[in-house]
Amino acid sequence: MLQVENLSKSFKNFNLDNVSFHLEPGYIMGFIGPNGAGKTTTIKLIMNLLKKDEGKIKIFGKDNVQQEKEIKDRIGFVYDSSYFYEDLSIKQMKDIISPFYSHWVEDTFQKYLKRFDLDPKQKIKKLSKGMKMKFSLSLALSHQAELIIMDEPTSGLDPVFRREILDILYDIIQDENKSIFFSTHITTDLEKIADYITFINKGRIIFSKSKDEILESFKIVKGAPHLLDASIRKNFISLRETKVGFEGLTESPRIIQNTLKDKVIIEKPSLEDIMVYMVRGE
Ligand SMILES: Nc1ncnc2c1ncn2[C@@H]1O[C@H](COP(=O)(O)OP(=O)(O)OP(=O)(O)O)[C@@H](O)[C@H]1O
Repeated sequence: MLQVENLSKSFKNFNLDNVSFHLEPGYIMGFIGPNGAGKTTTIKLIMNLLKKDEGKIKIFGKDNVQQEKEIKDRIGFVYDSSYFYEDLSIKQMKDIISPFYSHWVEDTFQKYLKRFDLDPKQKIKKLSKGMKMKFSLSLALSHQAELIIMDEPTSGLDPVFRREILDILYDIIQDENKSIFFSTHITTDLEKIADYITFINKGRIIFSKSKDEILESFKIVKGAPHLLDASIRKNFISLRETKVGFEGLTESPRIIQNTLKDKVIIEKPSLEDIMVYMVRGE
């Protein structure tokens, strides 16, 4: 579906450095990382909205630059900022966008407008942030796209609507030939629906793995401060220490447990724990 290989892009103060990952049909991949990590830059490069310095991007097995038009016909794209003409109504904007797609399904679009409670006569400038996102999603989901790519689609949305979007995304990938790639800061959304997580920090991929593998391989260890000698310390990715105890993320829980036995508590981390500790560890 999507294959990114050794992708690099340099700005004055930022380098996207040798980014590689891939997404198979039928899966949802979440793209996470702190502010300024390079998520939007990567998505813009995938969508050929930015020119790469080096690397290869293949979508449906085709080159994303040379076969851009054909590829984009099959992608549903949701971008984090509005790219609509603000003075037009929802219907007028849709009338401009829909002819670009060879598989536009008007019934599906109308169904989403109803489901999202959007009035086709409403001017775009009068839509709230959440309503604009709903309109964007309606467009992205109405042309039988095989790959949905979204940059922070759930940011600024209330929990009820966020859950509705997650349900819609989950329905979409029941068709095993479709995939979804989206960036987000809301890691709990990913815990609910993502199959794979790609984590980027400072322009480099830290990991791109299945969610289950990630949640299995990392552990949070808690214990009293005096337990932390140099040989134990080196097993942690990063540590939070106070006078009364420590808490740290490790990929080697067995080594720690074999040494410290029941003097420590070992817990499953959340994706947010993993992200925060890994960024601190860097
Ligand atoms: N056109 C540009 N020219 C120069 N620098 C840029 C440009 N676009 C992005 N950058 C820089 O690249 C870095 C990565 O930005 P990017 O928007 O990809 O991060 P992000 O992971 O999407 O962040 P956020 O989570 O805050 O949206 C930032 O330091 C940003 O200032």
